[in-house]
Amino acid sequence: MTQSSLPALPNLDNLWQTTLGWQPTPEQTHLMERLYEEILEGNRQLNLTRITEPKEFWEKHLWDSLAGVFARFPQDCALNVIDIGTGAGFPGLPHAIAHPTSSITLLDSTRKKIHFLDRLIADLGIANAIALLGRAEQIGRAPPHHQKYDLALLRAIGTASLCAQYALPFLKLGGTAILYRGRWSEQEQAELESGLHQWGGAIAAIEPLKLPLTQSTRHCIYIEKN
Ligand SMILES: C[S@@+](CC[C@H](N)C(=O)[O-])C[C@H]1O[C@@H](n2cnc3c(N)ncnc32)[C@H](O)[C@@H]1O
Repeated sequence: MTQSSLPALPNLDNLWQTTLGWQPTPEQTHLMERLYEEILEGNRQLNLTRITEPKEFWEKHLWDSLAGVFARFPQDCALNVIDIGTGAGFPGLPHAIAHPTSSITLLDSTRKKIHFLDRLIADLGIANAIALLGRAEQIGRAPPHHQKYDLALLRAIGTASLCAQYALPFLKLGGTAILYRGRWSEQEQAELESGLHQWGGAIAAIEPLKLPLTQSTRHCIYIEKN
């Protein structure tokens, strides 16, 4: 398949504005289109994502990645951000595009995904993102990364308690981890809260979100390092 025969992302710029109060620049819109194309291309060799239909990609990869951060952090803030278990670059890459003043580290333990991300970042010229190979439980203790980040993003890498244990060593005091969850139950919350104190964190907020096209429910769990 050539690039020109790939499906195109829908133009939903007005939905960015009405749901997140954000208007991407033409360059940012173009970068998100390129990101979509490169992931479709990469998917032909690597098992990167099952979300490939244009509207679903827009909603579940682009919008979902950005909504939880836009709710709490202004777009012009300069944050040091780590995306733990980034896979094909989510939620971190949409952040790198939408927040050019922040620095984003995309961490994953799978070598072929990191190779893919290295190429993708270079092809798209995303200067504020780097890909890093390693396991969260080791990299989080290493001096270049221990307590160095303002924000940690974790989507689809395990239970909420595991995510918190991965994230907290990376955060500076007062830093925030955002756990992207689907449904959220009292039982998950109780499990998370039972360990958080000893890991040095506390739940700062739990925000339900509705995806704008399918109206599916998501939750963002904000954990503050204390
Ligand atoms: C289901 S994918 C989710 C990818 C992406 N966050 C998303 O939401 O589309 C989980 C990713 O986490 C990575 N992973 C799992 N355990 C990890 C660990 N301990 N440290 C770093 N990466 C890990 C896997 O290699 C995989 O790419």
